[in-house]
Amino acid sequence: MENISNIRYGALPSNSPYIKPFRMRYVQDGITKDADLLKVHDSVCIIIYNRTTKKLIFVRQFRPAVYYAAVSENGSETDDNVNSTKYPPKLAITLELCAGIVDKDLPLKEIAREEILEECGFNISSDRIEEVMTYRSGVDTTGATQTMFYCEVTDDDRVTAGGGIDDEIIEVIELPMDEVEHMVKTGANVVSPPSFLLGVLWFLSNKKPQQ
Ligand SMILES: O=c1ccn([C@@H]2O[C@H](COP(=O)(O)OP(=O)(O)O[C@H]3O[C@H](CO)[C@@H](O)[C@H](O)[C@H]3O)[C@@H](O)[C@H]2O)c(=O)[nH]1
Repeated sequence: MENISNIRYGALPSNSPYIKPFRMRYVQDGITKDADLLKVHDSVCIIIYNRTTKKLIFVRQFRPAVYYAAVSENGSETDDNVNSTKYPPKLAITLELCAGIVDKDLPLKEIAREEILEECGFNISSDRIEEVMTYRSGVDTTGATQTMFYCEVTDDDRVTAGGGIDDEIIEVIELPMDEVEHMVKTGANVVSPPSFLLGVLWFLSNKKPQQ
């Protein structure tokens, strides 16, 4: 996963299947304003609790956006062929909830079910998946919707090792309660999106098993 090389930056092609940038002009209280926006896919994410191991299940993956941000904090953002000894790829290996974009005309719960199987290797029916909440995953440039789900699995539900489809490289990781609690304490610094933190806090408030 950390074997990253030959980094190059380029302009976004206009036919990107993932991102479409555009400008919205509007008048508010008589003042004309511009907003530079991105059209992106909505998404789902899933908090997964393994009842057999009593651990939460997450995914780890290399995120180019996080790598770019980590490198550019040091002022080298436009350099091609980034020095991967100076900026090790592990700076951008994130810890996230299992998640996926809504790029198919299927019920959101079914998309969640597919992601649980593809990324984490558990084959469960969608009636075992509970809808938690829907929110705006971004409010500045995208306004996209993300729907969070919750499910419980056991080791008996595992049919593959997970890891994603096509050329995805995803590591599945199980963490015990004390470790995830640590990640949402004051002063925590995690390489994770807000959905991870929200999901962990929701789990601890609503589903944390009694010792
Ligand atoms: O510019 C891009 C963007 C995406 N992909 C691929 O598209 C697929 C999308 O994967 P998917 O698992 O559906 O989504 P994620 O990239 O994992 O993103 C999810 O997880 C994020 C963090 O948990 C959330 O912020 C997102 O909204 C949510 O869709 C992957 O194969 C990506 O490699 C590309 O190849 N190029």
